Amino acid sequence: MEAFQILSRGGIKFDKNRFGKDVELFTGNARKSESKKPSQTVSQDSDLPAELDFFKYAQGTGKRKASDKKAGKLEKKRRLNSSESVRDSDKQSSEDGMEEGVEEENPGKPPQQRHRVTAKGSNVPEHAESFEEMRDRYQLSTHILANLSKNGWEHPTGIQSYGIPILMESRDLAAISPTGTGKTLSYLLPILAAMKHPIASHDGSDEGTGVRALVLAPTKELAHQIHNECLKLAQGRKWRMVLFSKATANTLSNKDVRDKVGLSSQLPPGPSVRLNGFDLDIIISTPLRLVASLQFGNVSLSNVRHLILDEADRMLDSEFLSQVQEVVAACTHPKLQKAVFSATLPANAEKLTMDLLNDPIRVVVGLKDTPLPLIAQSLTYVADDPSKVPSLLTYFSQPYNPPVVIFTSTQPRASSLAEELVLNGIQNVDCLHAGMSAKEREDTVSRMRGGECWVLVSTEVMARGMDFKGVREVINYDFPTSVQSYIHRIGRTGRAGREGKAVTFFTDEDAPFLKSIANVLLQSGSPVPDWILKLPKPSKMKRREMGKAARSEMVNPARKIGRNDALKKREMIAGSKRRQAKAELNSKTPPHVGESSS
Ligand SMILES: Nc1ncnc2c1ncn2[C@@H]1O[C@H](COP(=O)(O)OP(=O)(O)OP(=O)(O)O)[C@@H](O)[C@H]1O
Repeated sequence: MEAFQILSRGGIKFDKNRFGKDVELFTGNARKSESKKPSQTVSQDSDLPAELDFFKYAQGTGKRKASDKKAGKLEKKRRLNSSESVRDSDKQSSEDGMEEGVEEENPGKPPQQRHRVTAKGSNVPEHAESFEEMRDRYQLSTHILANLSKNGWEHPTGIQSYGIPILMESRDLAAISPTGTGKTLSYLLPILAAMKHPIASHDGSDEGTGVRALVLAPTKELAHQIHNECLKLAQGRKWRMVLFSKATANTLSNKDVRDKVGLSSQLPPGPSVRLNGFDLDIIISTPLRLVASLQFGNVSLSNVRHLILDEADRMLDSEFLSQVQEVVAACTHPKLQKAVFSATLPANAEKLTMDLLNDPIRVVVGLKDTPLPLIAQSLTYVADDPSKVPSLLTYFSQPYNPPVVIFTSTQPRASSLAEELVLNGIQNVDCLHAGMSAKEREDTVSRMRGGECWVLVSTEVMARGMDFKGVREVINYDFPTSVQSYIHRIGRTGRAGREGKAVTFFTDEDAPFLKSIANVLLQSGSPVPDWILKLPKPSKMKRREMGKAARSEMVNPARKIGRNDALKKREMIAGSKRRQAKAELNSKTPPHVGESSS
């Protein structure tokens, strides 16, 4: 266990009664209680023409006015260029891939706030304004509708309005929609709806045997979260949905256990049954775990009809590409439908995506590779690495809004920073990185969901997909390694229509890359100081070095000296105790026979 955890757990106890309101933020009840409050009327800036009101998405953010004229100009330019047609009007106008399209009217409350949506491809299915419209059009079952409502998913978000009909009409889809806009439901709902009945109750006609749908995600935590969303949507029916963990893989590799747990026992007998090892409705997995089982022949994907790559650009990067390709190659069903989802899709990933999909439709919500204006972003100069700890402590000495997520560049730095914060009296600090055991990672996630963690220090492992609804602030302690990493990191706040705040520390070494991040701020409506705008843009080559400045493993090297001394002292004390115990033991040992006692 990490040292800071021991300190942190033993220290401050979180009083859930006293901080009931804060707990609500984590548990998702906040929205319910918020909605009971009288609605606030936010006065619009009367000087600002509606078409230039860049912040209209962010209701209740009257304070974030278009103080940055450049942002206004950029928006004006975009709107002037914007064509009147929704579909086939998609022009990529810059390196960052600005999209053109129409803006849907904003029906009001989050998260149904609508953003510009463009859909490009052949015969794009009509989008649906409501879940009821989808029900009528695609005969969605009443239990799915009931579960939507039970979970507070009353109105589809932009990506759901467009993405669900496309998937329901059996088309391949590349969906690019900002963080926290409900992409998960956009693919889970059509999968369940298309499968109609759990495999356990099928009549043996067309369903085949084996796994029927597969969702791939880059981290265990995200796979777990998707599985949970799936359970919510599937509530009340016996869908066989498996989170493909190490334990599950082991279980499913054992035929006796498989039969014992009844994975195929409810299926009608006959030659078409049990051909593929096991029969499941949906598997949610990381690529590595699944590929291992594929290679051992413990799982067959030949019956998969729906294949989803979540966080597509990450899944198609060099770390995962060959594994993903292996999985795709194993999905041999002729009716296979493929869809990819992400908040970002840089050009190289887009090319791979389009090669992977068959006659795809490409849907972009908002501006490609641009966060929502709901997140107030800022850049903070901190000179050099050693100055970051004091800067962060100063930050925490001011009023702040927990929960806060802090991103560091490496696992040792995440642990070290968490420890540093605890030693400096910051309350309820936790740490999450891939070097921790599965149990420790799970515990941290559940403390975060339970409202026990106020400050979570993490690495890139937390940057994508993780949905902790109440996160109010994100701090990039170490500069992100790419524009995409920046967008996903800050996307841990400002989710499902809520507002958020993102602060990025930059040192002298990070300065050459500042312009790339500043462009993101500008494009999404956050103010950027003039001097940053005047900086040169880094070349493509140079951008590869972004965020990769050499940094020490310990965020406070001075602590290392003290720490080493403490460890040495502890070792000396332990050694002395061992020697003392040994001496005592020797003195109590009776003398050997024949030995003189005098
Ligand atoms: N129609 C809806 N109405 C209300 N809340 C919704 C709706 N759809 C999804 N949500 C909620 O919005 C939150 C964000 O959804 P989700 O995690 O799917 O976002 P995402 O777009 O996949 O984000 P990321 O890019 O970070 O992975 C979740 O808590 C989810 O339950």
